[in-house]
Amino acid sequence: MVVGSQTPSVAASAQSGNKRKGGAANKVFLAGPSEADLQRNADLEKFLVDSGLYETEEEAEKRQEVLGRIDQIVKAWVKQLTRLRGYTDQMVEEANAVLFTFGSYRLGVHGPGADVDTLCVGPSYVNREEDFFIILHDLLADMEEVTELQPVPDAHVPVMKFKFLGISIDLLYASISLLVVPEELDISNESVLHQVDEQTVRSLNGCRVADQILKHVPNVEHFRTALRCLKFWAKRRGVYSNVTGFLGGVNWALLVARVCQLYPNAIPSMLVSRFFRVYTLWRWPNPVMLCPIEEDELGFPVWDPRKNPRDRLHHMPIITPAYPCMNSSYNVSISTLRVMIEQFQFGNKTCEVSG
Ligand SMILES: Nc1ncnc2c1ncn2[C@@H]1O[C@H](COP(=O)(O)OP(=O)(O)OP(=O)(O)O)[C@@H](O)[C@H]1O
Ligand SMILES: [Mg+2]
Repeated sequence: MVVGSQTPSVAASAQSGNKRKGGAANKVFLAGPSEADLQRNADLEKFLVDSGLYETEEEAEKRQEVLGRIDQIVKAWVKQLTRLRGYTDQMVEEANAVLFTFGSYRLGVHGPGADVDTLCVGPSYVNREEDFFIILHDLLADMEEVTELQPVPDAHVPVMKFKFLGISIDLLYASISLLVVPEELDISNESVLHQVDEQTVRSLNGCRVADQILKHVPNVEHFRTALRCLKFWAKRRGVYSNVTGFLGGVNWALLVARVCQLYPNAIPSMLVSRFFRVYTLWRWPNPVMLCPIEEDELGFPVWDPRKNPRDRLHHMPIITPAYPCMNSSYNVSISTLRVMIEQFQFGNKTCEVSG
């Protein structure tokens, strides 16, 4: 397909997403479940459990315990740095770091053995380059609970990967422009983005996006079950992977969340079949969005094919719902899109046949 031929439709649909609701892709269906739907849903839920997609209570407790330990470690690390930098005793007393989770764990759709994506938010005087990637790194390296420690400072989103008591952790760091980080910090508030660089915005946005997804779906439990099912399906069909040009966890979450918005009273089995119908009919590159794209005086670049020629090259735009809104699926190519459409059609046929 000629790239230029996509421009008007992407631009027009981005605009229509901003300015008005309407058209088949935005129509909301209010129907609830029939008796047959309820039965299919019970079968679906049993199938997901039988397929081993849920972790045991023991494993869930272990993750909680590990997160509690990491929280203590980052708090002690910030306190120690505050003392070393010669701040007052009161500052040392108040010094704080806060740990947030995001990704599949935060969304409540992680399976046994999944990694936990975490973000540490620290004060303005604790930086990523040295304090996080050298001092905290060395502290972790000395702990016997920590194995496979692997810093990746040059990534698009810098991350420290490790296992803590066998649980895989991806730890990001964001230094915000406050001297003291309150324990109850509201990460959804745009004020956290004041005076931070783009790497920090990206680091903060995993959490901000997860929060927004959960806020934008009409029924979180139904969303979770449908998403678990569709992630399992995507893995089985070989279309689950960001790096190979297909879709990863956050992309599938956004696609499912949009279907939840279009069918607010549907239960998970209905959401799965509607998912295939909606995306079999979707006219890419029309973007999938949970909310309008907002501009802001902070001035970070947002996805806008009318302004940014690069955004016009995106074949399957799936837009993140937190400012600054970006396309989460820039890796998708014409050929991987074609494969996914075939899979959506296959899923749609299967659901139609089984009623
Ligand atoms: N392309 C992307 N655009 C925006 N955010 C992304 C992108 N890739 C990853 N992220 C952020 O990082 C988080 C963790 O990514 P990850 O690949 O671990 O997905 P996940 O949703 O946790 O699914 P999984 O069950 O595969 O771990 C995502 O939920 C998202 O917030
Ligand atoms: Mg993850």
